[in-house]
Amino acid sequence: MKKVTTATIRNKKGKEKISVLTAYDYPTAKILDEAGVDILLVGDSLGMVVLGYDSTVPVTLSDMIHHGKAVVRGASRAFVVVDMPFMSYHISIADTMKNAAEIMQKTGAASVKLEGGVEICDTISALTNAGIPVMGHIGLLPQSVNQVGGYSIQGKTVDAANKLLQDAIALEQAGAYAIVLECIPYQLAKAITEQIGIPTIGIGAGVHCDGQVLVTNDMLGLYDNFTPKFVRQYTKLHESIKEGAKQYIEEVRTEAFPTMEHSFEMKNDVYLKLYGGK
Ligand SMILES: Nc1nc(=O)c2c([nH]1)NC[C@@H]1CN(c3ccc(C(=O)N[C@@H](CCC(=O)O)C(=O)O)cc3)CN21
Ligand SMILES: CC(C)C(=O)C(=O)O
Ligand SMILES: [Mg+2]
Repeated sequence: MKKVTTATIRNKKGKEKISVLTAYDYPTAKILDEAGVDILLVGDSLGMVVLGYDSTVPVTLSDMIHHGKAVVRGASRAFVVVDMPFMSYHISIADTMKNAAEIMQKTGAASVKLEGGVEICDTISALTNAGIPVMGHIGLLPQSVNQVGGYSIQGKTVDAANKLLQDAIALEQAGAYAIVLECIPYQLAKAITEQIGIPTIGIGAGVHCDGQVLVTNDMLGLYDNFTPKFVRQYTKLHESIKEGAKQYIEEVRTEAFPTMEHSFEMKNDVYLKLYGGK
């Protein structure tokens, strides 16, 4: 099967919607790749849905690389994007380049994603000039939760909406090949989508974006600490896992498992020599 590239992604704008899901491990990446998803995002949501932190702030560069490697091994067709974690692209451009290089070289991913608008455009230009494809991310920025004070919808005022449009335009100019729009009114997402030349990938940003992304664990019903309004649950894995585990526990207790079918039998002559007299 043909591999997804930044060109494939750019060319879908205005033609075909782009599907994006998060992945943090090999088996999930393999299943989602087989299902035909365009992009696998190794999101720093990892920290919340897999590592049990209450925000994405504690996630480190080595966490992202560790999980990024596993996802790349499971992806044969999908385009793999790795989130640059908290503070890994703010100290200096030189430091950012080193961190992005480490992600690209150690994981084999095709791209990185950075949260922010106009204020990080110099950084994004440096990365794209060095041959690293960058996905932008504006609107709700979870890495700024301590500054913003929670996860709430962005771009609600005239000024905030104008700022987000300027951010999107600046990101395109800086060389980003796509932009995630997180938690903004659908009318604003539509306006941004119409006014830039690169695809927008929405999460809580309505149907007019060029593509959609969801946290896989939310979409499969595997994370229930909170469920944002923008999530649709396609299965309830939480329940089927618990049901399977309960059955196993019960069958271990009652000796209904394992049966002979799951057991290995010794040759009869060996058995007799060993235990025949007893
Ligand atoms: N499991 C999970 N899913 C996500 O989508 C996600 C993460 N984790 N971690 C990183 C960020 C944080 N995100 C979040 C988290 C909570 C809300 C939330 O509860 N939002 C309210 C809206 C509040 C308002 O009206 O302003 C909601 O009801 O959807 C939204 C996005 C999105 N990302
Ligand atoms: C929700 C997506 C866009 C993300 O950044 C993440 O999963 O970390
Ligand atoms: Mg993220």
